Amino acid sequence: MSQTQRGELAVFPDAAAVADEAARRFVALAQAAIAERGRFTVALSGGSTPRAMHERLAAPPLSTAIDWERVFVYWGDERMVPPDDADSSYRMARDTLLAHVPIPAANIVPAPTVGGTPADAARAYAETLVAQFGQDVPEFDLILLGIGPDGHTASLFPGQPEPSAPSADLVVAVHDSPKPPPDRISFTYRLINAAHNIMFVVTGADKAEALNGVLHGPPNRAHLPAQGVQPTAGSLLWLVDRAAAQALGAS
Ligand SMILES: O=C1O[C@H](COP(=O)(O)O)[C@@H](O)[C@H](O)[C@H]1O
Repeated sequence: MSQTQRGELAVFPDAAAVADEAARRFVALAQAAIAERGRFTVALSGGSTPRAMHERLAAPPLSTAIDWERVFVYWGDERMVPPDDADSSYRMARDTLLAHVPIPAANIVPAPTVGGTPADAARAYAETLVAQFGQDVPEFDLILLGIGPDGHTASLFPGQPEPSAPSADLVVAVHDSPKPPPDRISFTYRLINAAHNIMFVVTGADKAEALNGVLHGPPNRAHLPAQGVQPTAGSLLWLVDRAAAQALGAS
């Protein structure tokens, strides 16, 4: 484990070892939050990287180490597609994790992606979060994030307009995403950075250059949006495999 200017970094031999560690930490954070606050609130990420962690959480011994009745699941970003669409992050999490554990349906809170615009969905999801957390800026116990080869995180992409400061926006509409599908919603930095724990899970050589830029490059979050993740008071941890770490310190 080493400290970088943008959080703690742990490098593992391969993607399987990263998934093992991410799942182990998920369980530990869930147990601690439930012991301290009676519930565990987590925002999942999309894409393909989280699948392996989900699969570990979905099976014993980890699946039985969590009191799922007290777990509340949200998404840090979502694509504006129906929940059964192959691009839905909700669907991926349902199929790989949520359908296999005894979590009450009411504790699963996907973004409303059907029947409105991305702006409608962003507004409605933000209102739901504020109401359910009872906080103006909800403080998640854990927000899971990935990065793309372009340095995007959640659905905050390079060159996309940020919500205008000092906007109260917690969730934003995203149009023309460079990665399909084009319409999405995303947590903002304001919401992400309020979390108690933020955990990036990054694997694969295609992420190596972006990872190095995010961790060691000059500050430029318009160019590398993952740099904007800087928790106000919480912890920030990067779990990465050797392939993704291969360019660290190279420039
Ligand atoms: O589009 C997205 O991409 C990133 C990275 O996805 P991956 O497939 O490379 O793991 C993901 O973190 C984000 O939630 C997702 O919407």
